[in-house]
Amino acid sequence: MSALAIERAVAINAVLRASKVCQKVFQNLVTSDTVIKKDRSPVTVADFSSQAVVNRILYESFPNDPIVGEEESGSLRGDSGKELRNKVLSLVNSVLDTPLNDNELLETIDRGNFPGGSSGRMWTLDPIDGTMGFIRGEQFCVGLALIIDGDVHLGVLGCPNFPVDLKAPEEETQICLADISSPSAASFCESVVAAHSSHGDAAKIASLLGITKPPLRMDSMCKYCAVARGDADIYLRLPVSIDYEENIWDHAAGCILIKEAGGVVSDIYNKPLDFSLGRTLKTNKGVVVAHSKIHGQVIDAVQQVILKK
Ligand SMILES: Nc1ncnc2c1ncn2[C@@H]1O[C@H](COP(=O)(O)O)[C@@H](OP(=O)(O)O)[C@H]1O
Ligand SMILES: [Mg+2]
Ligand SMILES: [Mg+2]
Ligand SMILES: [Mg+2]
Repeated sequence: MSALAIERAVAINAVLRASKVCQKVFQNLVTSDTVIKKDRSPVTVADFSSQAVVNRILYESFPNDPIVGEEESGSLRGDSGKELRNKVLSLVNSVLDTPLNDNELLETIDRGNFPGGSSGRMWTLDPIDGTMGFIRGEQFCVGLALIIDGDVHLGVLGCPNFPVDLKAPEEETQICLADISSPSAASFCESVVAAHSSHGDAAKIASLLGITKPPLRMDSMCKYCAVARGDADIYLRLPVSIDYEENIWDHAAGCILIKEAGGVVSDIYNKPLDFSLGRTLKTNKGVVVAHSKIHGQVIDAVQQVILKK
């Protein structure tokens, strides 16, 4: 058996079940299913349920592996959290083999509180990446990655709204980046949400590179998937504020997908993303993804635009 075969199978099963929960929630999503977090970003019953399902399935196979997960159980606790908690509990128990009780649910979600770091094995989970896309009925994904001694070794992305190749919907296929030798022929993708990545800077970079195709705007790590399978050639995530630190769960699974499909992932300074420093990529700024043949030229254009400011 190849290395990490069991981890891969468990991770795929966990992400598949969590993706099913997300789809189920979306079909019946009501306003009260969403709460606003301290950083003013939204979180829904599906985010909590997805985190509980993945954390529980990981725990059943790897009880000693810590998890760096995005969500925590605060708003599901006590009387004020009862309505949300009950919804999450019934969703979670609809896909788990062994049902959880209230306390187990809260503990399971909070198994995601690991601080991260440079040694040993840990999983990182984004139970829904692109929550804003999920609420709009557009792209989102469940992202799970295994990090060992600071390096990403395995990544699984469940993208329920991402169209598959209709010719082979159920088969496992090897994906690879589109071959490209000149950036001017490229298409690039970026966040839908301009507060997550500067659309203005991206337009200037595209113009410097001679790109004429309009940007492909998409929520979540589906952008990594789009580049990895050749739907787009470049992914730009350009900082909008100097103090924002990217979260490891927003990039780990996407990053290994690109590398395994033959692409390059760096930050705007051409530094590799460093997953060994805790819950965030503290020493990186932004993200630049492209085929190795054009990545250097893209970085030059990014630096001309961003460093000039
Ligand atoms: N100021 C900011 N700059 C960059 N990313 C941000 C941001 N504020 C929030 N995010 C992250 O952007 C992610 C979504 O990325 P995208 O815009 O590519 O869909 C969010 O993930 P969640 O949706 O999991 O909270 C969140 O972690
Ligand atoms: Mg979030
Ligand atoms: Mg995210
Ligand atoms: Mg999320």
